[in-house]
Amino acid sequence: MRYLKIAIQKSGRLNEDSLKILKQCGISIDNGKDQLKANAKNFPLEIYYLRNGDIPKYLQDGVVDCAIIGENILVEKGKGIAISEKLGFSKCRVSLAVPKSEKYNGISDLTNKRIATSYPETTKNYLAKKGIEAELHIINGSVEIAPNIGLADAICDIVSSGSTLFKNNLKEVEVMMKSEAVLAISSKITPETTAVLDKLRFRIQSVLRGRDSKYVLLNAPNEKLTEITKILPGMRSPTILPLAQEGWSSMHSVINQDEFWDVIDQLKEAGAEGILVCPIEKMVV
Ligand SMILES: Nc1ncnc2c1ncn2[C@@H]1O[C@H](COP(=O)(O)OP(=O)(O)OP(=O)(O)O)[C@@H](O)[C@H]1O
Ligand SMILES: O=P(O)(O)OC[C@H]1O[C@H](OP(=O)(O)OP(=O)(O)O)[C@H](O)[C@@H]1O
Ligand SMILES: [Mg+2]
Repeated sequence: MRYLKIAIQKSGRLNEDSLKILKQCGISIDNGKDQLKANAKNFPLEIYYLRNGDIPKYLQDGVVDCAIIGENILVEKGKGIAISEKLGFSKCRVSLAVPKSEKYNGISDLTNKRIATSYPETTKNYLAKKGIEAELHIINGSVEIAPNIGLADAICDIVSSGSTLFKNNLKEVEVMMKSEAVLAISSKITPETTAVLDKLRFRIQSVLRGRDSKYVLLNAPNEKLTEITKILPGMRSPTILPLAQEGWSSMHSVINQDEFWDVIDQLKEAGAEGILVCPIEKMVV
């Protein structure tokens, strides 16, 4: 069987969660400290530890077959690279911000202004789409400081909690894109290696589905079961087992995390009791 080559960030915000999701996929990695390449012990996978910003080039050149990377970096420098799964961590936005004290009436206020950013392509494309001309100052980090030191009138950078903007007296005025970690695929991947990739994707999808769902157990009087089944349809249909107490049953089902509290309220109203909610490690369909 062929080996699948995957790039993950060597150190930084994506590293820990990237390793975690591989582990949740049952993949254990032979990891020496400061190693730039490692092999999985129980899956045909080679892991390359790289800088996030360098990963798009490795994917385009086919040096690696796939990667866990921020969507924002793919938009910035990853033309033609496909996204296979959104992984639900490292969620952030790439936004334009101006000093808090400035009035902002719309994007046209940025005409001919100086904008500091580490994301020149994303910024340029966004401004072009809006028909705005501005001067870009490309810097690699600490972008939020630029307006305070007179280097720029506005900035474009990553925003998550907003605390870096707040500390630097800036306000977010335009969200250019939303981003999260994704599994990205090289267009140079061979059909043989794609077969290994499909196995990894299957495992990742099972982990993600499990993460988004909860296992629910409840007790209900038998005459309420039809109504409760409509609220909790489950994967195919719920499991119903008789309780030792006559006239009562236990129902087991799966529920989506997003609708969790709404469903629990409906279940209580419909007569469910003793509701237990448990995490699901993996969900294979
Ligand atoms: N504050 C944040 N909150 C959530 N996600 C973030 C945040 N900052 C960055 N990210 C996401 O994590 C990715 C990696 O960010 P990080 O700062 O660790 O690396 P980097 O400096 O961009 O890259 P390199 O590995 O090349 O040094 C970003 O591309 C973005 O997708
Ligand atoms: O909205 P917040 O939650 O404050 O997050 C946003 C900050 O996080 C990132 O910086 P990071 O800490 O990764 O530092 P870096 O510039 O050295 O990469 C980003 O560049 C912002 O500065
Ligand atoms: Mg950063």
